[in-house]
Formats: sequence, structure tokens, C-alpha cells
Amino acid sequence: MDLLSLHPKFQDLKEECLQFPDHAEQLFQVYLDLTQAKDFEDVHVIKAPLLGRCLIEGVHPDNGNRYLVLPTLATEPWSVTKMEASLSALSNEPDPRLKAAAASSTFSSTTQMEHRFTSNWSPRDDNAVPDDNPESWACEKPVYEWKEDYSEGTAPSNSALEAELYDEEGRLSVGVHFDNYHKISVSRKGGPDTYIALTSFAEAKFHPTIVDNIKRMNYSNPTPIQKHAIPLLMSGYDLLACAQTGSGKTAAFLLPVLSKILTKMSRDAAPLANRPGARRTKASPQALIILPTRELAIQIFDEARRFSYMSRVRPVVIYGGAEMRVQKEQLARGCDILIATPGRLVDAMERGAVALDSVRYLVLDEADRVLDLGFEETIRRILLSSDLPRDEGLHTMLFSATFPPTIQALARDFMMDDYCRLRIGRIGGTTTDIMQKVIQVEEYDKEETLHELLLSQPPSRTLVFVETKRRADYLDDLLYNRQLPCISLHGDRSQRERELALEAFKSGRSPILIATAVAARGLDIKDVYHVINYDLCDDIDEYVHRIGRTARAGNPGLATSFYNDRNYMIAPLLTKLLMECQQEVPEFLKEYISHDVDYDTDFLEPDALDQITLTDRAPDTPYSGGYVDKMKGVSNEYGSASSSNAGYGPHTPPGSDPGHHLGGGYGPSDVYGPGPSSASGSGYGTAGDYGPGGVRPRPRIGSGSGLEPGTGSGSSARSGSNTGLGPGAGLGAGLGAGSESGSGASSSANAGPVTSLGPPGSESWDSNPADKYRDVQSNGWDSKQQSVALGWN
Ligand SMILES: Nc1ncnc2c1ncn2[C@@H]1O[C@H](COP(=O)(O)OP(=O)(O)OP(=O)(O)O)[C@@H](O)[C@H]1O
Repeated sequence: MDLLSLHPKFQDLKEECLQFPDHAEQLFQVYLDLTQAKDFEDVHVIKAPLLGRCLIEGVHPDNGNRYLVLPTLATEPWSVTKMEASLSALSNEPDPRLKAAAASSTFSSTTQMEHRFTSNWSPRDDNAVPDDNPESWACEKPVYEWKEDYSEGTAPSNSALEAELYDEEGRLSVGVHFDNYHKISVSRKGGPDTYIALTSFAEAKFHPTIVDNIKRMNYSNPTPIQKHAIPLLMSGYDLLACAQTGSGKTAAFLLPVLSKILTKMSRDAAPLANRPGARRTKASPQALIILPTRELAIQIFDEARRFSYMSRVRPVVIYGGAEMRVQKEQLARGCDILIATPGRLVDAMERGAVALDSVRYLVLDEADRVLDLGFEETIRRILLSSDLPRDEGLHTMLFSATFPPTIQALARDFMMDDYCRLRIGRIGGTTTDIMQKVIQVEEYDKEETLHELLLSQPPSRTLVFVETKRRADYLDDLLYNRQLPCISLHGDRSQRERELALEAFKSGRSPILIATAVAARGLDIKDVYHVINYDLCDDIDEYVHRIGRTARAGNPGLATSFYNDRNYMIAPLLTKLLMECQQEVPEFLKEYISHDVDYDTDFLEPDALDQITLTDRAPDTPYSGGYVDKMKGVSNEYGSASSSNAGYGPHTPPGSDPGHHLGGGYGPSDVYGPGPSSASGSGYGTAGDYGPGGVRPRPRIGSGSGLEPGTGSGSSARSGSNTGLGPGAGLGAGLGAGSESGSGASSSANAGPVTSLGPPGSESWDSNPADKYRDVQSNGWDSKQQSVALGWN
């Protein structure tokens, strides 16, 4: 249908539908049917982000009933059962109209094009729609508001805020192995001749408000990184610190920074940043914390809100994707600690919303990622071309679980000469609390293996990593259509959708999260039991960060990686890591075992650092390229809406065999695009991305969600999986539609390893496993019960 040639009276309808590009034509068709037939009045499109679809609501002129219509694609294999499931799923949607509809609706009719729910919910209230409600941005979460007439020690508590900040249910509690952290070796280079590591938080001499907040957080003892980093930072040394994932690095830098700011404020009786309306000029933070992803920025903001509670320190977070206007307002109210992603920070600086001349504490969290090729130019711009002090007045701290040698070399540019390097355990090592399993799974078998793997586990929060945004969407659809409660997160989603997806995962509403590398670093989510590397990455550091989303703060966890010949790049280092962590090395990796391995790698000595040049960096930076020009506002993380994974271009592995790599080895296209792949000939065709099985992906809201016509085509050795490709493309057409039987991908080869993966004491669900998964979800997520089921403490 040519939307543009329509009568002008439908222009407004067209406009509304076009807001949902993946779905526009379908929506519009239903929309026209309804309005032309005078079937409905007051017709509008509503997004259901969790369901991943758009619906149409309207009022029947005769009976005044409201109807909710779920437009479907002509080829979509929908059934009454599926529609009822969709209806009940609406109860989790944030939009109050959809919630209300779910509560009061009954499924009433289905046709080829639409499915109708009748309901009697109250008339639409535009103000209640979260998308229009600026309160719902994560950057607007409340911080403690210090009033001018407060004095230290007598500031009143705020019980509502306190309940939100320190809610036990939402926060991770330490696991049985927490005390084992203390057995990890510690090494230091540079810095003072001697210093005394903490044995308790009391020895840190923090500001009293910080001491109170540590108690509110229930931290009884410092972790090793905290024991060593805190005294070094309190005595003013620049620090490059490396410690395992989940071992408490955030508090290791936040606590000293906050305490120092507060102590200075008390001493100087400094003007308050957060006096409402007092400062309508640029924000001039004293501390700047830079992180690579939006989700991580929000998380560190939350930690800063907790540790700064009842203090006069005001933290603010800015990140791409959220409204700049809202963030500027927050900045204008004053900001003592600014938490920012690089692109948005540059944007805010250029708009005159932030001045860096007062910054005394600079933290780069996930510093190796922040300093790698993609971000380096932006970071240099921030650090070298801005008004940021560049003398001994600036105290710099770099933290990560991984520090490739090239980043160690680069980091020197930003530190004072006497900076200290601290490592807890091996650089790039991982915790032995993670049970790491690597199983051999061919590309064509991955879907079925994943499905079986998920069903073989007790329902638990599971994070599935894939390489591309499109694959994240595809798998999300696949699992959803198999009744598994999943949601996906990647850089093509709007920021609102990203925040909602993470919230759904955290709350347990969607305990299966399918994500790209955007979720690999830093995220600290309670009770994530299982990380699955559906697409194993090439880079061992990325692997370490990914699996580090489980087994945090002494809790146990499981990581399962699907391995096949395409993953040979990571094989030697993966094997080394498995051996170091006393994990089973599977038969197919045994050829990579080397007995001549030093497991205690240390920071490089200065002369070795001197020999590193930037051109040495390529092997360490699989995400290289493609970021610099996207830094401003749009995308602060792995890719942008318009051009995903462009960074794979320069990373063709040495000696790679195009015949065994999609798209002739990491070509420039998103998801191993059609062009390069047809050139590469046999091996794994691009259709593998949409795979067998014939489950039709749900059209996605938002832009660039990967259902464009024809993108799934290309040469394929597995022609059976292409059923349905071709004409009639339209919305996401041709992605294996209707071929329920698929191409006969077999899962039997993996039955053994998959079923043997359960945690100690766990049992596979005997019947209808997906239903049980869903039961857990719909009856509310009882994390305590789940932890017991999984054999956790
Ligand atoms: N001393 C402590 N006592 C109890 N819990 C702690 C302590 N320090 C940190 N934690 C908790 O441990 C969890 C992991 O901490 P954090 O997120 O800082 O890890 P990290 O080392 O930064 O991990 P990553 O490398 O993945 O970013 C958090 O939930 C945090 O609240």
C-alpha cells in the first residue's frame, strides 16, 4: 500500500502509524478498516514494549466499549491460545491503558488481520502514558535533597527514599564464597613505599555520613580491592586497579571520592550544589565518573545515590538516548558528582551545561573499554581539550577487571608519574565461583540447544549473549513464541525500551534477557544464575566480563558457552582460563592445552610499556572502529541505530578461513550481511541468522529493529531454512514464515552436555517446562525461593 497516496483526511492516522516503522503498514491497514467502517472512534496506536508489538485501541460508537486490537501479519501463525497469552502478558506493560485492558478484557474475535479484545477500561489519559512522562527517566530518580538550613548530623531522614535505596529485595546479597576473596593474591607497583591495607571500613576514616551509609548497605567487611584501593586513594595517589568482576570495585572508588568531597565541603562550608533553584548556571562537578554504557552509568548513579544519602553531595547522571532537556535540568540544579557516558558528556560540555574546571576526582570505570580505540578520541577530547585540570590537582583512578597491555601503556598518559598499579588476582582472571561449561554446538543447532538448555535448568535469571542486535531480536522472538518469558536489550532499542527491558529482567518479569555486548560489562543484577554465550566472542576479556554477570560478591553461578570451529580465535586463551580456574577442559579444546603457561601475569614494567605502540592494539580491541563519529549523543555504546557492528571491519582474524566464517570473516555488514556472505560461498549461510524453525519474529517497535525485507536472504548451505523468503516482503516478510517444520535442525547431538549442566541439587522440570517457567514469572518472582531451588545460600 502506498501510504503517501492516500486521501488527506487519513494523514493524521498515517503520521501516527509511521511512528512505528516496523509495523506501520499493518497498523495502518487495520486502522483504516476500523475507521472507514465507522467501527470505532477515538482510535490510537499504543506501544506494548514488553510484548514487542503495537496495538490499536478504539471506542465502539454504539456501546461505548473500548476495544484493543492486536494487528497481525497475514502469515503469522496465531491461535486463540497465543492471543490469550498475549492478553495476559499485557498486564506487565508499563502503559496503564494496557494494564487496565489486560485486567478487564476478554478475547473476543480473531480474523486474518486482527485479534480483538473487548474491554471496559477507563478512557485514555495521555498524561499517564510513561513515554510522555518525563518522570520516568532513570536519570530523574530522586536523590537526597539537602536543604540550606540543614546542618551536618541533624539532616532529617527520608523514609520513602531510604526504603527505595536500601531495599534488600532489589539488591544483591553476598554469597557463601565472599570470604574466599581474601585468599586472592594482591600485587602492587608504584605509589607509596608503604601503606596499610584496611582490615575494616572503620579504619578508612570516612566522613561519618559515609560510614552510616556503608552500614545501611550492610557491608560488614571490605573486599580485597576495597582494602587496598581505599587507603591508596585516600592518600591521594593516582591508581590503576584491576580486580575480578563482582568484587566490589565500585565502592572502592565511590567511597573515597564521596568522603573526600564531603569532608572538604564540611571544612570549607562550600556552597551547596543542590540548593533548589540556587544555581542555574553550568554544573561544575568535583568528581567525574566516565563509563562506557548507559546501563552502567545508571547503575553507578544508583550506587552514588545510596552512598551519598543524607549528605549534601548531589550526584547526577547523563547518558545518551534520554532527553537532553531533562538531563540539562538536572545539571542546572547543581552537581557534585557527575556520572556520564562519553558522548553525552561531550554533548553537555558543548551545550555549555557542564564545566569541568572544578573536577578534582576523575574515575574511568571499565577503563580499558573507555580507553580503547572506539572511545579514545572522545576521551582525549574530554581529558585534554577541555577545561579539566591537568595538574596534580586532578586525582585520576582507572578501574576494570581486564587491562590489556596496550591500555596499560595508554593509561600512563592520564596519570601522575607516581601512580600506583594494583591488581587483585590475575589481570583478566575470573572468579572460580563461576562454573564454566563449554559445549560444542554447530551454528545450525544453537537454537534448539539454547531452548533445551533453558528448559533443563530450574527457572532462574539467565543472560544470553549474542553477537548482533538482529540476532538478539530474532532469539527474543523465537523464545517468546515458545512461551519463554524473555526480553532483549541492545543498542538499536530506544533508551526507554532499554530501561524497561533491564527493569523487567531485574524484577523477574522477564527472567531471560537476550543481549548484545552492551550488557557485558559492569551490570550488577541480583540472582543472575546463568550466563549463556550463544555466540562466543573472539576476545577473552569480553568473555571475562560477560560471564562476570553471574557469581558476584561470592555467589556461585554458571556460564555455558556454545563453541564451534568459528570460535577458534578464543580457543587458546579460553583453555588457559578454564585451566586456571580449575574448570573442566572439554575434549575439543584439549589440543590448546599448554603446560608452559604462567597464570600469574602482572602489570607490564615501564620499559615494556614503552615499547607498545598504538598499532599493537588491534588484537585487544575487537570493537575497534566505528565509534568515534557516533559519540555525540546518539550511541555511547556498542553500535548505533544506523550502523551496527561496523567495528568488525578491521578485525578479520589472521589466517581466517572465509569458507568457515559467515560473510567471509567479519565483514562490514550487520549480522553477516548478504553481500559478503554470498561471496564466501559455502559454510554457514546468512540464513542461519534467521535460522530454521519457521517461527516468525515479532515485529519490533522502534527503529532499525532488523526485520527489514530481504535481510535474511543470502547464500545458504541450509536451503531448507529459507522457506518463505521472497515476494510479498512488506513488514519483516520472508523470515521463514510458516515453515513450522523448519529445516530439521537437530538438537540430539547436544542432549548429553545440556542436561548435565544443572547446578548441584537441581532437577530438570519434568513436564511442560516452559509453563513452569512462566508460572514462576506470573506468580511473582520469589528470589529467595529461586536461590534455594538453585542450591544457593
Ligand atoms: N564490602 C562489601 N560487602 C558486601 N557487598 C559488597 C561489598 N562491596 C561490594 N559489594 C556488592 O558486591 C556487588 C558487586 O560489586 P561491584 O558491582 O562494585 O563489582 P565490580 O567489581 O565493579 O564488578 P564488575 O567488574 O563486573 O563491574 C555489588 O552488589 C555490591 O553492592
